[in-house]
Amino acid sequence: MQIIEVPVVIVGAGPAGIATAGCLNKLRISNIVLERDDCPVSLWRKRAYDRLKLHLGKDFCSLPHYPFPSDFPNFVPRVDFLRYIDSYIAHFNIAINYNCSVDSALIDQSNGKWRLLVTNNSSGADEIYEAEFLVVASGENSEEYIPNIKGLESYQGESMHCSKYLNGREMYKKNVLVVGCGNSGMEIAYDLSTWGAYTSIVVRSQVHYFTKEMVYAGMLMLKHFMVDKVDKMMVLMSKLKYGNMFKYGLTRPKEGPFALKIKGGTTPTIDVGCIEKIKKGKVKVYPGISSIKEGKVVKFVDGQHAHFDAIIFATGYKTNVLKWLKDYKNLFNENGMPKPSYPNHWKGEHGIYSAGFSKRGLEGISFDAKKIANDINFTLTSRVNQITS
Ligand SMILES: Cc1cc2nc3c(=O)[nH]c(=O)nc-3n(C[C@H](O)[C@H](O)[C@H](O)COP(=O)(O)OP(=O)(O)OC[C@H]3O[C@@H](n4cnc5c(N)ncnc54)[C@H](O)[C@@H]3O)c2cc1C
Ligand SMILES: NC(=O)C1=CN([C@@H]2O[C@H](COP(=O)(O)OP(=O)(O)OC[C@H]3O[C@@H](n4cnc5c(N)ncnc54)[C@H](OP(=O)(O)O)[C@@H]3O)[C@@H](O)[C@H]2O)C=CC1
Ligand SMILES: O=C(O)C(=O)Cc1c[nH]c2ccccc12
Repeated sequence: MQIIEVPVVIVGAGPAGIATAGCLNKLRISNIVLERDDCPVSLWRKRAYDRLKLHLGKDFCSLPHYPFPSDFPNFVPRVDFLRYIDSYIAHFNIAINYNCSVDSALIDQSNGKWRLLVTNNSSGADEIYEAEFLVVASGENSEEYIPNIKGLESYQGESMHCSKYLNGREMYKKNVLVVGCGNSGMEIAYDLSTWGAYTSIVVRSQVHYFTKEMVYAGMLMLKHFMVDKVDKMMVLMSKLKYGNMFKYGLTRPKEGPFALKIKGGTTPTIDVGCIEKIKKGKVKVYPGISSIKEGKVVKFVDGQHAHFDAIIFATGYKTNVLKWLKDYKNLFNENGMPKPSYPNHWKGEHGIYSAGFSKRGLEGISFDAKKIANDINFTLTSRVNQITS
C-alpha cells in the first residue's frame, strides 16, 4: 500500500484542527487535516440544535489571525459561525481530506515517525499516512455520553442524546424529560417549552447560572481582577437577577464559577430563558433518576415518579482518543484527556500535540493552535539552522 508522507498530520476538522492548520499555513509548514465526516465543523453543522449561538462574546471566540467580520452580532449564531469557518478555510487555503477516519496512530519504530491507518469512508479503501508531527484535534466532545440507568434498555418512549436534538417541533403537548442542566440541557429544556412540550429537567448537582452578558462582563473583568473578586461579582449579579432558586430545585456551588472552570473545566450554565420558565412552573425540576419502570415511567431519587413520552440525554460527552491513538501515554491519560495540566497540556514527546483539550472553549483552541504551530516551526527552523551553520 502506498504511504502518504506529510510533515504534519492533524486529526479532526473542527475549530481546533482548522485553527492549527491555519497557523501552520501562515508559517508555510505543509500539513493535512483528516476528517471522518464529509464536512468541516460537523459538531456545529450536524450535531447541534437549531437555536444554538456562541455563548461567549465574539472577541473570545475567533480563531487566530482572522477576526469575525465587524457586522457579525456579538453572540454569533450557529449559521454565521459556520460561514466564518468556511471563509477561514478558504482564506488560509487549508487542505482537508474528508471521509477519512483515523483508525489507529502509533510510532513506527523503524523511523520514529507517526504512522496512521485511515479508512476512506467514501471509497472503503485503507490508507497509510506518515508524519513527523501528529496533532490530535479530535475534540473533547467526540463521543456522546449516556449514563447507565437501571431500566433504560426497556424504556418504551423515544430517547436520544442531545446531539440529535434539533428543535421541539415534534414534541408539542408531549411529556419530555431533559437529563442534565449544563448548557445543552438548560437550553434544550427552554426550547422544548417554547415549542409547547410539557417539559421537565433533571438537576442532580449544584449549578451556577448567569446570563451571557454577565459571563461576558466576567471575562472582561478577568483581564484586570483576580478570579475570586470576579467570582464574587458574578454570584452577586446572579443573585440579584434570579434570587434564591432553592425552592425550585437549584442551588449554587460554594466555589465560584470561574474558579470551578479553571480548576476542572466545569462550565457555568448560561441561561437563555429556562430559569424564568422554571419560576413560572413551565419547566419542572426533578432530582437524579433512580430507575426507569413500566414502559415510560421514570422514578427519581426522592421517590417521585412520572410518565414521559421522550427523554433527552444532555449528559455530556467523552473524547475518543484512546480508541484510535495507540501510543497515547506520553500525552494522554486513561480518560483520553491530556496528562499535563493547562498551560502545558498541548505538547507531548515524539512530536505529538493536543489542540482543543483544555476545556477552555474556542479561546483555549486559539491558544493551542498558535503554541503548536510556533513549536513545530521552531523545531524545523532550528534543524535548518544546524545544517546551514
Ligand atoms: C453544542 C456546543 C456549543 C458550544 N459553544 C461554545 C461557545 O459558544 N464558545 C466556546 O468557546 N466553546 C463552545 N463549545 C465548546 C467548543 O468550543 C466546541 O466544542 C468546539 O467545536 C470544539 O472544537 P474541536 O475542534 O476541539 O472539536 P470538534 O468540533 O468536536 O471537532 C473534532 C473533529 O474531529 C473529528 N474526528 C474525531 N475523531 C476522528 C477520527 N478518529 N478520525 C478523523 N476525524 C475524527 C470529528 O468528526 C470532528 O469534526 C461548544 C460545544 C458544544 C458541544
Ligand atoms: N451555546 C454554547 O456555547 C453551548 C456550549 N456548550 C458547551 O458544550 C460542552 C458540553 O455541554 P453539555 O452538553 O451541556 O454537557 P456537560 O458535560 O456540560 O453537562 C452534562 C450535564 O449532565 C449531567 N449528568 C451527567 N450524568 C447524569 C446522570 N446520570 N443523571 C443526571 N444528570 C447527569 C451533569 O451533571 P453533574 O454535574 O451532576 O455530572 C451535567 O449537568 C460544554 O463545554 C458546554 O459549555 C453546550 C451547549 C451550548
Ligand atoms: O462553552 C464552553 O464549554 C466553553 O468552554 C466556553 C467557555 C470558556 N470559558 C468560559 C467561561 C464561562 C462560560 C463558558 C466558557
